[in-house]
Amino acid sequence: MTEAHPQAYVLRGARPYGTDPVDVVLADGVVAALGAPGTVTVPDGAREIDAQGYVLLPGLVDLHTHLREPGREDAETVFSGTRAAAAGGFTAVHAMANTTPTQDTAGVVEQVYRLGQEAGWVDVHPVGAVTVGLGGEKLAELGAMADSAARVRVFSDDGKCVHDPVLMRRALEYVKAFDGVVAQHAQEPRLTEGAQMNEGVVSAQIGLTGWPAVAEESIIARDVLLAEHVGSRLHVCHLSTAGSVEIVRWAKGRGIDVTAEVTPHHLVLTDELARDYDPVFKVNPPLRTAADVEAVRQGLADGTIDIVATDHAPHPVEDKDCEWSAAAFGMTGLETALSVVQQTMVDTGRMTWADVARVLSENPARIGRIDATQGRPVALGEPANLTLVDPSATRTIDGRTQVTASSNTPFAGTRLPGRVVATFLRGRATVLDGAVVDTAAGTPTSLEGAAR
Ligand SMILES: NC(=O)N[C@@H](CC(=O)O)C(=O)O
Ligand SMILES: [Zn+2]
Ligand SMILES: [Zn+2]
Repeated sequence: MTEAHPQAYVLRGARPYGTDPVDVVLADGVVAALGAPGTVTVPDGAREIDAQGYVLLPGLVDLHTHLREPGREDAETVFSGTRAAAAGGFTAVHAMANTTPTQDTAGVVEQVYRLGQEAGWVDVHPVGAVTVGLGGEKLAELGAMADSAARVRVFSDDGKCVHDPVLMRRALEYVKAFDGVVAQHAQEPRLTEGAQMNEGVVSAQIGLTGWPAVAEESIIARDVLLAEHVGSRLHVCHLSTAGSVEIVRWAKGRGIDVTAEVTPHHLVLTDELARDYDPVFKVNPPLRTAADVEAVRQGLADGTIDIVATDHAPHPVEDKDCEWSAAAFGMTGLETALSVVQQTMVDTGRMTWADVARVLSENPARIGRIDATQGRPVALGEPANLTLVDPSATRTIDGRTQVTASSNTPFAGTRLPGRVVATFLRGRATVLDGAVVDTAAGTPTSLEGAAR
């Protein structure tokens, strides 16, 4: 997207990574000046933003978002989902492949890529499916997707596990040619048939079929060994158990090229929440125990877990507001992720804001191989992909007033710390004063069919 006369901004007194206050000038899409308060040269007509007390971070990057278009535009569209992403402080998202049709060809990934560009809220990087139709039987056109205009580097059958070890091996071998990565949804299908929630004390007490930790851990163990065997890059989606953290820690110690993600919800919510049978808490992998929550926090703090990824999984009311066993798996997350990370990791003293930049921006950008433009340092001359956060604000979450088209947030009615005040995509404000800037989209004609 090009703008003839992009607005320049000066952020007064912003604290990069939570450090000492500086003035930051954004002009021509880059950080044009940065220095002690009152010392920078401000271009004529620059808009002043009082950023005192606010933390300035590189724009957040999500490696795991479900945008639902094509196919389930009743849950979310590329437009609504990326607008929600901007509201949450993101400047780039990776759009998962479990759409209808599946993102398993160059044509479909290019369609999603273009819808992202037209919407203009964040950079959209489509994830390519590993197997045709997520069927788990035949490799998709990985090379064609990599060579397409969408330049796909992340491949995943997310929602389904690539269960066949031979196919997984071939996929790992194939993506090496273009420095791609296979992102595995680690769920042993036979061990999770009919599973509704975590297998444990709570599932036994309330009578729901359990999803045992070993169903996740056995796939991760197999896949790190496969990645070692073929010398390829593996990424573990939404790791959720203490045992999974241990396996990844072991694999990294052995030099295996594996990265892992945890979701915000697995950093704070437990299977105790299933006791009321409210399907808003039904998710894949399931919410685990308090001991697992502690283990994933520890793993994130010590670098075993590389990133926080939202697994934003919007669903329409009719798919969630039903009895537990009939409800869809998944919860929204783009607009609460940063707040949950602040609450669980920063406000508890386990991580600094520089660490937050690492797990929510720098590392996901590197894993997705978009680090030439995203997840960059907050520094002179760098692309102005930035997020300004008020860490002292608190807000009560309300699913009905969120920007996403769906309302299945597990944090409805709870108070969370932190608020995204502004988001900048290449120097253009997509969020200002805590609200999305609706001129962010491209020309009106480019919004055809996207404003649902
Ligand atoms: N996380 C979920 O519970 N659901 C995701 C699929 C997935 O991430 O496995 C979805 O697409 O709805
Ligand atoms: Zn998944
Ligand atoms: Zn997912």
